[in-house]
Amino acid sequence: QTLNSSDANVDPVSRQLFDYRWRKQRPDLLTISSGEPVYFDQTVALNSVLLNNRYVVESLQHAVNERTPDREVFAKGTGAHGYFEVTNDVTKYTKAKLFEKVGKRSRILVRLSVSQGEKGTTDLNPVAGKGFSVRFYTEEGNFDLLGLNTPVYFYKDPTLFREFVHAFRPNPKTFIRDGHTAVDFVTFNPVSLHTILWQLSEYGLPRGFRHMHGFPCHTYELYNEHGESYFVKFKFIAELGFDSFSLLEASTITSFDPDFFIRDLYNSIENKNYPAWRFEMDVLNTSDLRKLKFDPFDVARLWPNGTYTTVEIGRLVLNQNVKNQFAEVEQAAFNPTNLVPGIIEPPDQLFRGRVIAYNDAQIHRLGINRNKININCPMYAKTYNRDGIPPTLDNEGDAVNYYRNSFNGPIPLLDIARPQRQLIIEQSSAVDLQDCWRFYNEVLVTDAQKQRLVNAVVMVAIRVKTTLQKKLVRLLRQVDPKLAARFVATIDIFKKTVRLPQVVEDINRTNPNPFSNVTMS
Ligand code: HEM
Repeated sequence: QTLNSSDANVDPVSRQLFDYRWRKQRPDLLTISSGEPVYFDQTVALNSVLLNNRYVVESLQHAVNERTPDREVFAKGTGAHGYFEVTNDVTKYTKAKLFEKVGKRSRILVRLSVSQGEKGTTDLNPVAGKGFSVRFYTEEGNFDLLGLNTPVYFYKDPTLFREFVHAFRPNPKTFIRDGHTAVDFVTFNPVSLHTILWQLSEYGLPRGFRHMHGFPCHTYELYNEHGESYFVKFKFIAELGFDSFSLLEASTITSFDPDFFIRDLYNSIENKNYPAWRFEMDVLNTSDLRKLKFDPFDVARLWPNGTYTTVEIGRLVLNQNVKNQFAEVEQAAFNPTNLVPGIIEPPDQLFRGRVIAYNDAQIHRLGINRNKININCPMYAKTYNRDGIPPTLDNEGDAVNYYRNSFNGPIPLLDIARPQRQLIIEQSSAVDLQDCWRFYNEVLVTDAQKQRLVNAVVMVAIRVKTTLQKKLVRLLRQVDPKLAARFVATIDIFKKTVRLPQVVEDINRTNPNPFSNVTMS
């Protein structure tokens, strides 16, 4: 009774309903969805003719129909509203109106998520990548950038999407996540090792979403008013700086708050500690492109230092929590093909795969009119699409419904600056493990960082049969014999000191943590 919105001991997440009650002052009249008031005696179904009770019938019908398909990947996440402000003049690179002048602000929606696992999974799984989706609502349509928490992606051939997703999902018979399939996938597809090393290192486990950087990974083409092109990789750099949880912290926090990242983001926004990111791009110009000795469109590899310049664009600030997760986050359809004039889709094969996948996935999840759901509505849209499963909004009213026509229906944009040629690139399937070596030796600097990475690899591989472990060792040896030796030494220690329970009788009641005898950073 006494708990209200000013209760200092309760965090904003836990106070949310009390804040609502405080704002509301008194209840509204309850109705069924058609608007008819609910009579007091309808709220109890006992001793009545059930089918005449529209309130009970509707409640049952609605409850059994309220689930929609989850996202195929990145199912768990949260979102927040905010703004993007241009802090540097980038009109030399792009004519996008979003960036037209310093100081210009645009509304944004950001969704931060966990790549693997179902909606109820923990935010702190050290094996799962994190998602970083940003939507800019612009006068030229929605511009969406979907990124990861690491600057590289697992593979560059879209054929691997299904195989990767399946290999990291629970076993179809046991419904248990199985290290065998994960290790098997990596040894057959060494291209994925670079990103997997990033993900299993401290860089894969940020200290909450506010401390996480975001990397859309692909190389986009920008063009300016004069039709001059540049090739860029965007990135979002957390103003709080990157920081990570140790494996031990992660497992402890998971046991009492698997939603910790969501709580942290929500509370910090309510407490007005607004999370913010610097929006930047690494730039190559067209003449650089011709001289390069690496494939700048390869999402699985980094651009070598010294080959590009970094340009600041602006600042993203999240200053408003959503009111309703289903309406504003679950129904959000971030789509990498949502682009604006001045920004052209990346020419690599992975992106082309994404062009097909997101539309299909979102039609399945949200229906053909997904862009008419409030949260997806662009600032301006005029199409010749009509009808379909709601929402249809006004269904374009009395406007003419076919193109071309003599009735002043909407006409296309003539953009003379947009490059007319289509970039065709050749991508090699050869795997170069040089980046993995660089990651282990140059990105990870201290011994503790290297050991932490190897501990995480061992935790995935510990239950895996020796034959597959040996295959993994062979792959790690190709990267760096020192990495392989550290893996072998660590897994030996784990095998001697860890006894993983197979059935409840194996659990040591006085010391249930099987890893307590090994040092885990
Ligand atoms: C062939 C390659 C890929 C395929 C087929 C694919 C497919 C998908 C699908 C089907 C979804 C769910 C969409 C929805 O239901 O709304 C999704 C979500 C997502 N993907 Fe991809 N993806 C690919 C590559 C990538 C890459 C390269 C990145 C990042 C660099 C990425 C980042 C994300 C993120 C962050 C989400 C969550 C979006 C949200 O917050 O709603 N994906 N992906």
